Amino acid sequence: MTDKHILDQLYTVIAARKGADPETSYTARLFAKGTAKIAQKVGEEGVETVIAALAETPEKVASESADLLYHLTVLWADQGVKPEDVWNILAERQGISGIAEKASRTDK
Ligand SMILES: N=c1c2ncn([C@@H]3O[C@H](COP(=O)(O)OP(=O)(O)OP(=O)(O)O)[C@@H](O)[C@H]3O)c2ncn1[C@@H]1O[C@H](COP(=O)(O)O)[C@@H](O)[C@H]1O
Repeated sequence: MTDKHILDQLYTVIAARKGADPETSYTARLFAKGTAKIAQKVGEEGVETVIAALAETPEKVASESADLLYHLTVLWADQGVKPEDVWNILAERQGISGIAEKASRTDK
């Protein structure tokens, strides 16, 4: 048993699929299609999650969320973003209200 978060484990599997056979790996197929296709899939799965929330069931929201997180993780690997880069940003934000953070932005 590992204590790594499942998204960290998924990232390791996804990153190892770079250059793998697109015939046998869906992830390798996405990498072969390129950034635009991967980004498009993230958008599609995001929209499907929204539709599930507005018109379907909590179970469907969970299932679409899993699709979204998988495709987002492929996009991170494509862009050279590591899960800990995202975890670190979330950790830095802990305890800071979103309203206070927005008010402190200089690029408003
Ligand atoms: N978590 C996932 C996962 N979630 C969703 N999907 C795939 O994502 C696809 C989304 O469905 P769609 O109908 O949108 O796909 P599609 O019709 O092929 O879409 P288009 O490319 O035609 O737009 C399906 O083929 C799902 O099987 C996933 N594929 C892989 N994983 C993980 O990635 C690992 C490696 O997978 P492979 O690279 O396939 O070995 C697996 O062991 C899993 O842990």
